[in-house]
Amino acid sequence: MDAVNPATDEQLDSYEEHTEGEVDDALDRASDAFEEWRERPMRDRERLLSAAADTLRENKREYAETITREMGKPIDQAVAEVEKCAQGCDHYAEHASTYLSADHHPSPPGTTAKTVYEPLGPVLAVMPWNFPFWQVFRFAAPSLAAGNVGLLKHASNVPGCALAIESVFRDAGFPEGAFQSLLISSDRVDDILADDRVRAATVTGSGPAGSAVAATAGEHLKKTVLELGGSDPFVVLDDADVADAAETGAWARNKNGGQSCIAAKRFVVHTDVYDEFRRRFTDEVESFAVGDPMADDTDLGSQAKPDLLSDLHDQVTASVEAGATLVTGGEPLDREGAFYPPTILTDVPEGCPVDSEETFGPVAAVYEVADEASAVELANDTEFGLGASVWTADRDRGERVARRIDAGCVYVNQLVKSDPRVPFGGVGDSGYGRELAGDGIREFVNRKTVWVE
Ligand SMILES: O=CCCC(=O)O
Repeated sequence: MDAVNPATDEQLDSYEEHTEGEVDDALDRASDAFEEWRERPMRDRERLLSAAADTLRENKREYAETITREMGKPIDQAVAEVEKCAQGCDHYAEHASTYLSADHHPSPPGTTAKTVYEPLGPVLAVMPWNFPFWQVFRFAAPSLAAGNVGLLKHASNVPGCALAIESVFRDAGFPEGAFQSLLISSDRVDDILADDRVRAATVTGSGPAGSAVAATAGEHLKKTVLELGGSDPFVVLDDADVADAAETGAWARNKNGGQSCIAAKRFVVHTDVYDEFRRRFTDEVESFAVGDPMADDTDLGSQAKPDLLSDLHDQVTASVEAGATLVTGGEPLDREGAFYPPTILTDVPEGCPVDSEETFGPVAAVYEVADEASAVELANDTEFGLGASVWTADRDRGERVARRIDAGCVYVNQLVKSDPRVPFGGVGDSGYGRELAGDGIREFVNRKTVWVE
């Protein structure tokens, strides 16, 4: 497995894939660790999660540099990502016991009936490169707190991140085998999932990756959580604060190089504020500093891989050929590395790639709509249903519109973001199940009913 810096095309390191024997040993260690870990009092598990948060904070620059070198995001965004992982660990260190305390049910006099939450066992996490630390901690913090153990199959372009995450848990004092990274290619996931020692799986990634894992897991009757793609609408109504919407929208699309499932991708703008929004939004994205991701003042680093840049550019050119108007950007930068500028398309024809597919990079499709009803209709005109953002001066109207949008979360006057305190996940082609908050920690548990006469 080669780690290549996408900003410089330089090879960073080469890693040997784990052999079948090594994977088998890892699964044995995971099973053994689970038997011990599940018996640990919750306060021990919470204490170790706090220690993981400390380890993350103490070494945040080092981890952030590994992230930036392997996938090209700006260093300040990588530092923020590591800090968010620490917050996620802190959150479960503080709240896991409350989230998993037994629920009591009405029962006949003289009996008690309750639900207790018990861990399932080793959980396989198939994770992507776009937030190579956060996506993993979003699964690992609640799962470990619940008493499960983790096996990570990370994206093959971020092996250094995978190993660094394993070392976070080791250095924090977690028992051997509680969290392990498997350096393997995707075609070996099925066999691992079929193994009796693995009890469940979670996938963050593309639709095809999610449905392949879910099919195998289904065959072996194992629980899955899928967090897949999105084509999030960003709806600007006629009474919105347009300056704020344009500034936040520019970040909502371009943060993390635009490589986020919850990035705003389709900007649905009321005709009364369309011209002003388009002008301000264009000014905002054109002001972004694109360049060396290691530099502190960079807003947009490189895309994570050259092949993904070419896929993105194909989506843009095919959409322009179909009739979309290119307002800004639209050509890869003429320099070493995989750099693509913030790009805006208007007059987007129905069914062209930027309209109907997920764009995983800094490409915004901007639409003009006549009224609120058309805005909702267009927002819902997608197979995805991850997040959405609605902009209006009227909070009640915002909430009313939010409730008509088919998505796992809708943010009013804010960009879509995950936060350990609230559940996160999608509907439709964006997957199922929830991560984070109480819902997240209760995904990989046996909700056991205990009735005592
Ligand atoms: O890529 C999607 C999710 C990113 C996040 O949790 O902030």
